[in-house]
Amino acid sequence: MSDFASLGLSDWLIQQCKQMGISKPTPIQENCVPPILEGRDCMGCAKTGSGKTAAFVLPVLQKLSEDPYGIYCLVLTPTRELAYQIAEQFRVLGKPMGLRDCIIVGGMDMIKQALELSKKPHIVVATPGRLADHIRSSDTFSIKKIQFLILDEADRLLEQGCADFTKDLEVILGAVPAKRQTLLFSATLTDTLQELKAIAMNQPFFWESKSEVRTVEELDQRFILTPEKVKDAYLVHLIQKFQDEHDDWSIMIFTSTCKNCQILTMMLQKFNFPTISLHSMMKQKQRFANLSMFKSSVYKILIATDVASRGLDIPTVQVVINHNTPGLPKTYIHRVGRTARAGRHGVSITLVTQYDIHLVHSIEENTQTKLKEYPVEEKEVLKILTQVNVTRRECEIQLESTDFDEKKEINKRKQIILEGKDPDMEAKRKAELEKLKGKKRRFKDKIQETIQNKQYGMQKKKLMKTVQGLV
Ligand SMILES: Nc1ncnc2c1ncn2[C@@H]1O[C@H](COP(=O)(O)OP(=O)(O)OP(=O)(O)O)[C@@H](O)[C@H]1O
Repeated sequence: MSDFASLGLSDWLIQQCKQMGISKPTPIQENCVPPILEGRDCMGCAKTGSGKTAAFVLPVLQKLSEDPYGIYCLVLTPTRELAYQIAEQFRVLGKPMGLRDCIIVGGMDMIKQALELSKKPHIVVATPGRLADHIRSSDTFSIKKIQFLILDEADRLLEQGCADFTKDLEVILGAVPAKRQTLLFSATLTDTLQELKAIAMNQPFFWESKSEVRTVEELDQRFILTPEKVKDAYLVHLIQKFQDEHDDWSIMIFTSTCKNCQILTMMLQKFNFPTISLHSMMKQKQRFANLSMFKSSVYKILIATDVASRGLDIPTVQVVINHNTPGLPKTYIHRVGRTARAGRHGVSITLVTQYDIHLVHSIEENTQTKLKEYPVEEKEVLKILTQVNVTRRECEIQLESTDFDEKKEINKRKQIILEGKDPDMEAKRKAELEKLKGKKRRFKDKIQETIQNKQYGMQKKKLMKTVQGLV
């Protein structure tokens, strides 16, 4: 394995790495830093926790220190928390050169951000939505001269999921220069390779870690088969066990919806577990505060939706529990990748109902790993089942008495407004669509009924003829 000096990095950067406890490059750094320094576009795909961030931060800082100006580099990333984490790496490694960065994410003061952008920071780290808003609404800054465009978690940025970034990306790509270096990184690049190649036009250098297995060796991957109604009892039992058996422990729990995230948090708090949550229905300041309290071990359990499944680097996390089996292997890879990072050991436990077994098979096939059953004393789980389910019901009732669902509705309306549509018109359009669908369904049912009646009529006639023939 080579050292950082042989990759072409300056002494001051190598010293800075040492201060962070980084002395030898990881394979992705070893393979991607030199071509980036040569000026090539780069697509890097390596397992979770393998140092992809430094693989782009280091060469950018090297080049920036040779010819510093602002705005030199734009980094796009799918979540706000990740933007802060990336900016922090730039800030720490770039301290000796007086690096100035700026973070542009939703949920924070837009005017403050516009002011910071106008001061020409060296590095801008942004989520696509908010940056596109700035580009649309302001001419006090320009990204026309950037040298580097970086898409971290690049496949997620191009995915058309619930948070669809494609329109915002179009705006951003229209504002950056064609002559630039484009760097794309993720642990799961290969699924969207063709789309990504179109963004990195400059015959990109592509590097992928060789291993067939897509999760890290140090991760012990387990599952528990459970009926839906017993899931929460298993969860409480698992946490109790970890708390009893370990002095220093930290768990991330993933669930599919904001509401369930909230209910589970309330429920675990009622059992006196030091629990906190992170989901998109929380105010941004609360999201940051909760994450920071979890990182500093004030709270030992973080319950989150997939807003926290990518990129977050919290070395203390020893266990990841999937309260629901992820529908996509990719989501599974990122979720369980929150533990066993940078050579550490970790455990992941996925709660699987009888309806999710096919999902486990597809995860196993995709990751080339077999999940092993996690041994649990079922008697112990059954002992707490009623108490857990009663507590959950109490929390559900408590949440219903708050304005949680109402807030969700308001958030939906806000989103529609941000998309430039009228929420009332949208609601009307949806209702009309439903009506039309209902009409179509009734029409289909009627046809079906007529066909059946006809068939029945023909059968009846045939039967009568046979009977008459017999008489
Ligand atoms: N060369 C290195 N030696 C030791 N530790 C390193 C090295 N490079 C990075 N690290 C550390 O490894 C951890 C994981 O790095 P990073 O967050 O960049 O992973 P990643 O590959 O981006 O993971 P993910 O796919 O989950 O986003 C960080 O704490 C980082 O400081």
